[in-house]
Order: sequence, then structure tokens, then C-alpha cells
Amino acid sequence: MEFDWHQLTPYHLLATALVGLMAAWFVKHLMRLPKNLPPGPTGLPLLGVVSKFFGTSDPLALLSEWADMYGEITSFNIGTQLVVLLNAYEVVAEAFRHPDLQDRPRCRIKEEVSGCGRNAGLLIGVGQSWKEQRKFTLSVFRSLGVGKKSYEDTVAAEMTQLGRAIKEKKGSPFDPNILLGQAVANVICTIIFGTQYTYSDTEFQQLLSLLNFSMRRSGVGGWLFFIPIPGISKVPFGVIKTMASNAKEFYAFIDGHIETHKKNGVPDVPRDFIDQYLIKLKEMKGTKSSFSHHSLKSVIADLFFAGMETTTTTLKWFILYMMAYPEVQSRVQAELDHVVGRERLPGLSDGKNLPYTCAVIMEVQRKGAVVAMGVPHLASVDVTIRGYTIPKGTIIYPNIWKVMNSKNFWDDSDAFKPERFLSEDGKLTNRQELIYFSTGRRICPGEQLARMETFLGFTSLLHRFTFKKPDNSPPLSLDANLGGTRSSLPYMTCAIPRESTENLLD
Ligand code: HEM
Repeated sequence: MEFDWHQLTPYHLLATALVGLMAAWFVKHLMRLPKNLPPGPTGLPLLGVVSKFFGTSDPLALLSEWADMYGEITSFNIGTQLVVLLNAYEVVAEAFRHPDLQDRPRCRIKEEVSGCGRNAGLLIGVGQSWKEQRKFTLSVFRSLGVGKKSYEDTVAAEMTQLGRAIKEKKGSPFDPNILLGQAVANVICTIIFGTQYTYSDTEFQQLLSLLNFSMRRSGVGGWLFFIPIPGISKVPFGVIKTMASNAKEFYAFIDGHIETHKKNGVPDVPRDFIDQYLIKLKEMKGTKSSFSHHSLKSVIADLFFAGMETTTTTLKWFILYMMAYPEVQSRVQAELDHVVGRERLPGLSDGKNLPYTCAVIMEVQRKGAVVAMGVPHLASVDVTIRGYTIPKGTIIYPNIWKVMNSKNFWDDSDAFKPERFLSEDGKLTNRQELIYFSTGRRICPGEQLARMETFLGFTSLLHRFTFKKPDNSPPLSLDANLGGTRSSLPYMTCAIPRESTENLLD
């Protein structure tokens, strides 16, 4: 049959030209890739391995399988984006120390909704601006005593408020998610706004629901935040639309607090993060720096966003594991009673005398792996790690879950075994593979605060209550939901008050 050129329409020509261009781009793209990329699964042209994720209900298990097949460092394409996954402690430590692997992929949705632009704040900031904001934030934390003895009273007071609210449940079943979230958010509110809310405050309730939604629905490793499409925040339907409108409300909430601080004036002794930032803004006026109203707004959002759901989820795993392992719960309580007694609440200084309790905390962190895929880094130039090239523009994920759960590093890795963190003579032993807060130059700046909240939250709750699965409730599940954090499935608990601590809550 002869081809009739006259039947060709302009649409045919356009379609042919487009296919040709795409093919040319794809070949050029392949030719530009270095030969010594880390090994990994191959995918479809232009789509990469995306389809493999659609076919699985457990993306972590799939990534773990690839780690077992290809080794400590793997690479694959998501669409046309090259992604590298780091699956062993040594390789995460080496990569995250490297000065050229410290950028972040762009977070268009935040840039657009906040109006703060490409490089404001801490969580997605890059270069000099990120360094300045991070250094400043850590210095404010230090000056407020965050993570130190001097801040203990603030956190302990919040945990007492939490204990009271739990006591009001009178041992009947409740979902701990809301109460734990309130306690954790309130600690951050105290640092940033100098305000400690009551749990029934409507403004506070609204803040919690805005934050919870985005974190839970942001996809594995929060990938929805990193969709590299300009105008993404304008999508008029679905989860993106809700995330964008929540974020808008959230930024308006922050703006309100900044304006109130400005209106009232900064006192001689700054009370909180906003006061200290406003002083810094005054100092830096007229100089070229990253300090601005936008950056302030952006850093505050980052602290809430990075600090709230992570810590709440951690505390939720604690209660769930204690219900699932009542013998471990009893042993922690026995150690607390022995070291702390029944006349006072546990404090930070008790930690050194509570090796079993601390081992339980570490084991729940390992099994919970709340930030299972870390927060993605970006290569700012071509870098060589372990003999493999990581080209400029590659997104790098630390496979924190794998590092903390691999059979290669952990004996009987699936088992819940706090004793793995104890030496034969019962002393606490640290393991470098427990990279709960990541590692390297971008390691979580809230680590000290989170450790403090976790320790005081866990010990004070177990000192006062025994957590039990409600009668006739479904069997407990230790499975996880994977969103921005790896969180437990919703569950109910009964908190049974323990004897002779009643007076400590009044
Ligand atoms: C148990 C609770 C927490 C866990 C498991 C956790 C974990 C992490 C991880 C894995 C990262 C990524 C580090 C990297 O890029 O390599 C991170 C970053 C961050 N975290 Fe946390 N975090 C927790 C609590 C907090 C708290 C309480 C705050 C502050 C109030 C906070 C603020 C941040 C910020 C601002 C970043 C970004 C740092 C940067 O990009 O330089 N986190 N966190």
C-alpha cells in the first residue's frame, strides 16, 4: 500500500515533530548521564520507576528490596528526575558530611503559597541564606535553654497539663493523637510566640488541624511538596488544593502573631523566638543578609512543620508499643519507681540512672522510624561517593528506615528488643546506626528539644499511667501509615492511673 502524503494534516506533522523532539531529548539525556551511576532498577522512558510504586501498598518494602538487590547506594529515575537512595550508615554519614550535597529540591507549593520565594527559611533553604537562618535558630534555642536543664520546667509543665487531660478520661478509651499533638504544639508555641494555649482554645485547635492534614497527606517522604511544577499551588481540586489552602491559613496565623509582637514592641528581655528575630532584623537593617520578614515567617512555619508531627508521632508509637508489650511497660515502671520513687515526677537528670527506660526509648525510635526517608537533599555539583558519580541536580534520600532496620546491621532486626541497647552488665550502649534525626550538616536542629520532650513525655506518662488496649477492641497493629512521617495506624487506648501519683497532677 502506498503512503498518501496528501492525507497528512498539520496535526499529524505536529504530533510527529513532538515525538521526534521527545526522543531526541531522551537520547541526549541518556548520553549526558555518567557511566558510573549507582546501580538500581531500570524504568520506562520518561516515567522511570513511577509505575513500580503504583503497584505496591508498601513503598518502604520496595525500596528495601532494591537496597538488598543493589547495595548500600542505589539510583533510579522518578519521571526524568534522578534519585539516589543511601541505604547504609557509612554512606549516609559520608554523603551528608559532603559540602556539595546540602541543598534541597525546590518546594514550589511552599514558595508560592507563603509568598516567601525560593530560598527563605530553614527547611528548604540553601547556600548562605540557609546557613545564616540555621545558625541564628540554633543560637536562639541555646539562649532560651531549649534542650537544657533551664528549659526543663517549661516542657515538664506541658507534660503535667497533658497528664491532667489524660486523667480526665478516667481510664475510658480515647485516641491519644489529639492530646499528644496539643502538648507538642504547645511547647513549640511557647518557644516561638511565648504563648502557652489551653487545649480548648479554638485558635489553637485550628492550628493543629491545619498542620496535621498537610503532614499526613504529603505522600512518602513528603514528595508532594517537591513536585517541580510551577503553579502547582493553583491546582483547583484534590489534596494539593487542600494543602495549599491550609498553608495559606497557616501563614496568615503566623503573620498575625508577628504583627502583634511588632505592635506591642520588643521588651528589654526578649521573651521568645519572634522577639529575638525582630531584634536581629533591626541590627541587620541596611546590610545585605537573608534576615527579612519573609524569612521569619518561613522559619516559624518550618519549626512547626518539622517539629510537631514528628514528635507527636514518636509519642504515639511509645504508647502503642507499651500496650503491645505490657511486660516491657511493667519493667520501665519498676525502674522508674525504683529510681524516681512515687513522691516526685521524673526529671532529665534521672536519665543516667534509667538504662532500661532509655533502651526502650531507643528501640521504639528504631522500630518507629518516624522520618523513614529523611528529608531530601540535592547535589549542587557533580560529586563522587563510594566511587559512584552523583550528578548535579540529583535528589538524595537517606533510607533511614533501612539503616535502622536492616538485617545487615541489627541482630534479629524485626524483633522489638530493647536489650539490644544494653551491655551485659546492664549499661546503655549507643549505636551509630540509630540515625533517627539524620546525620551530618543538616541534622535535625530540633534534636535536643525532641529528645527532651520524648524523654519527659514517655517517663512522666508511664510514671502516672498504665496504658492498656481497650476491652473488645480490634487486635493491636504495629503497621504504619506512610505520609510525611511514618505513623501508627489510628488506635484507642485506656490510661489507667497508677497508685499514689494523684497528688502530682493537682
Ligand atoms: C522526634 C522528633 C523529630 C525527628 C525524628 C526529626 C527528624 C528530622 C530529620 C530526619 C530531619 C532531616 C535532616 C536532614 O536533612 O538530613 C530533620 C530536619 C529538621 N528538623 Fe527535625 N525531627 C524531630 C523534631 C524536630 C523539632 C522538635 C524541631 C523544631 C522545633 C525540628 C526542626 C527541624 C528543622 C527546622 C529541620 C530542617 C533542618 C535543615 O534543613 O537544616 N525537628 N528533622
